[in-house]
Amino acid sequence: MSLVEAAEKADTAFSGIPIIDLKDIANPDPSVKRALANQVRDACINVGFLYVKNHGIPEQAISDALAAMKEYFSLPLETKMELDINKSSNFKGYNAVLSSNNDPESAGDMHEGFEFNREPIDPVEAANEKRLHDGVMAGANVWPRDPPGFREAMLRYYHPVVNLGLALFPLFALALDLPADFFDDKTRHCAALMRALHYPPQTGPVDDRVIGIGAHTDFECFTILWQEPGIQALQILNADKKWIDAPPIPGTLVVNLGDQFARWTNDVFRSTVHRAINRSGMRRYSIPLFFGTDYDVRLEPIPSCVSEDRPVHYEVVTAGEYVKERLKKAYGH
Ligand SMILES: O=C(O)CCC(=O)C(=O)O
Ligand SMILES: [Fe+2]
Repeated sequence: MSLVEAAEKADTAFSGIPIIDLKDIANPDPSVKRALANQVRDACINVGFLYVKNHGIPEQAISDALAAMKEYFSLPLETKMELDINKSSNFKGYNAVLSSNNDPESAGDMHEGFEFNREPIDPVEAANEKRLHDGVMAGANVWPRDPPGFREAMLRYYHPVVNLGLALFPLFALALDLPADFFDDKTRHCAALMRALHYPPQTGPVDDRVIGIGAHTDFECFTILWQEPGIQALQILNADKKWIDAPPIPGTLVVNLGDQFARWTNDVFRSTVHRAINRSGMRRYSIPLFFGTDYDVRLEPIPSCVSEDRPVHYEVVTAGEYVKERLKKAYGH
């Protein structure tokens, strides 16, 4: 079945999210790769969300990042505000509770976060890296002095997840009937923004206008999300306008598609609306890492996703211009 036909027949009134086992991701056998790519394709066309297990991210890296985040977010607000994202060039640093708004219908997002882009762990290498290719999105990361080791803990989680993301691009390419290396020359300086997020518990009367993160789609190609075990908060919207829970499943990460992939694929791959509400009574932490193509790449529709009955849905823009516009809207400047 062609991609366009598969998209026309998609079952988007899903009631659950598929779990895909990545144990064979590096298996060179073409039939094994094809079978895995087919599972990914079904998930991307029907749901736009999937869980991955056997993802290879060390548990220690996750628990160290979580411990560092807990310490960081417990600092006084004025200390965190020294790195206010609104003072930074290009959206690096701290965003306070209610300072971002992902859903224009909402009053603001009930979470705080810390945002950074790709950077080598080695401080000397990091200082020498200029990321000149980032164009409109250029700008160095900023890091807090406290807690000591925050930068290292976050980057020690970040780099294995970036490697996982780079291993997923060929799988998405195969799922789109493209050569496995289709994204290689488009992800050489791969944009990979990470956000460390803290959702304070929300108690009291339910105000649907104030939730952890308002209904939105992600901007980039795909997101790899770690969510704190044991706390249900994330929900995704199906075609019947029903919110489906996406609970944390031990040993898995969530992968969801974003709007850059919707643009590449002319909406054959779904960028599914989602939100998070923390009514657990406890603090909740999560870490999304957003993968886009290099910022200078033009988001052109893949020919096999366009037909006479499915004309091009989007005008072509560069990835950097697109992300910057979306970030400006989310942060209101
Ligand atoms: O915290 C979560 O579970 C979701 C976060 C999210 O959707 C985002 O940051 O785009
Ligand atoms: Fe999101």
